[in-house]
Amino acid sequence: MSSFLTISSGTFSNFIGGAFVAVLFITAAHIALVGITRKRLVDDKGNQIPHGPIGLPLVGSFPFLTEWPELILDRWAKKYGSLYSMWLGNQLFVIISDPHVKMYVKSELVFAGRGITTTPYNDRWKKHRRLGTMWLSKPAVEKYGHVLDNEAVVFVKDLYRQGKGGLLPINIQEHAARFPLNNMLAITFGAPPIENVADPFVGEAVRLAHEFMNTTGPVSNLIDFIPILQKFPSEMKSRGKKLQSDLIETYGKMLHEVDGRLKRQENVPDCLAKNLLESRQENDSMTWTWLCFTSSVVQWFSALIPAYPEIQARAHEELDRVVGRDRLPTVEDEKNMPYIHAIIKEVERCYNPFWLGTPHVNTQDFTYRGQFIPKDTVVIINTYTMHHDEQRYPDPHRFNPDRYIDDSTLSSQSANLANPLERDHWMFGAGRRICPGMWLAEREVWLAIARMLWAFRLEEVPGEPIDLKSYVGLSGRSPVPFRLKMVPRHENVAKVLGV
Ligand code: HEM
Repeated sequence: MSSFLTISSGTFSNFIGGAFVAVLFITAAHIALVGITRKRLVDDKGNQIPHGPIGLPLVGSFPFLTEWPELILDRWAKKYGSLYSMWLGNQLFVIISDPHVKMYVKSELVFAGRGITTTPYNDRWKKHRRLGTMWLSKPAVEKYGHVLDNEAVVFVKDLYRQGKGGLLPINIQEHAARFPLNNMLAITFGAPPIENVADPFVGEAVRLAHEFMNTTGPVSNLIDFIPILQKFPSEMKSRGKKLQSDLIETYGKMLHEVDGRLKRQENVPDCLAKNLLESRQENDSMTWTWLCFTSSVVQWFSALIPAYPEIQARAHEELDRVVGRDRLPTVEDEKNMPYIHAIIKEVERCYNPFWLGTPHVNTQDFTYRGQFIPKDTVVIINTYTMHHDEQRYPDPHRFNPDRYIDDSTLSSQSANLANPLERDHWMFGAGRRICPGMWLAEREVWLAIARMLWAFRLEEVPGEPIDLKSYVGLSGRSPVPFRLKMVPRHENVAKVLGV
């Protein structure tokens, strides 16, 4: 055997000795650091913070979370339990993986703060949330239902045209991005739709949304957690600045245009921007960065469904029975189509685009079942573990829409159930900062998926297997780009779509 692979007993004991000293040093440094820079870790009654991985000095557990963070957090949940802590730099995190979500929802006020991204829980946030809710609530969504309906028709029509009626493979990504983008432009700015998927604005909107998620995700950015690093130039800092100026350049400009038109007393369609400007609010409502999630759900559905011809066949049977072949399905049909409703819920459970939710921060000390969560702890709900809980979802890694067949609730209704443990899933988050766009998102997802299924059989392109494991995005996830064939199901498709 070659010598460099051999460790003699002397070398080995030196190695062990060195490692021991190193461990001692690291532990001492770590304890000192906790002592000097970190907060109180025990409450007045002696309750301690939840156990968890110790991590490395200075950086804590950050280096372990740079790839597949949901799998690492899941492993730790199995090791440390469903409420555990970890440090990223000098920031304490608590990870909730069910059933403690109950405390999170019940004590929601305490956990309503936002840590790293977006607006903290304060009066300004409350005003924005109220205004946002006016535009995103169920009744509001009903009012502009025709916009969503129309965009979902355009979406399916374009898929038909681009796929040349099933002859050519399609990359669905831009299509899936354009329809929620058009909805957002109409609702937020009263702007006309972008007609061509190849319009550079579509690509730029997707890039901005991804960049926002990649730079602000809970485990994206080490310098968030090591204050000293914030004093030096860094790639992340420059990315953050560029993102901010790009967002202002793209959407700020649109807001400016609405402002100009209002000042010139031109007719501006009723929209969120108009309301914000008229009520003299600054616009940091980030409706635009969320659009990519609707698109992600549609992309995950399209990526996985070709692998399940028997599930598609059942969905097609339901469509033929309930809707027939002479019209497209509408939102009113959803209640009569439990199987497609269940497929969507199961896609959302298995492929939640947002496994780690958005970090919350507790605004005061809180002790739960003998575990202390000091003020300013970042709290994350670990939906990967929650969505793969054997007890709630037997055989959790299997894609099985039947597990939802008797659940007729919309996810936005399910999110409001008195007992959070009865919820279908946690894709829209939990508590006071739960996604206010869920009514809108659900309707978009339903229209897109039900209509795709009505019009096409989705098939893999021979020789191009679709990768369902990898993904792009650090915080918001979409499948890696893929192509698929969308074969029209019957002769009426072209006629009904008018293509
Ligand atoms: C399938 C699509 C969507 C998913 C999976 C999704 C998911 C989420 C999640 C997990 C959160 C964090 C909730 C929490 O902190 O507990 C959130 C917040 C938010 N979402 Fe959505 N969302 C989607 C679509 C939308 C849409 C279409 C809009 C608006 C047009 C929207 C607007 C927002 C806003 C403004 C927040 C921040 C709320 C706050 O900070 O208080 N979302 N979303």
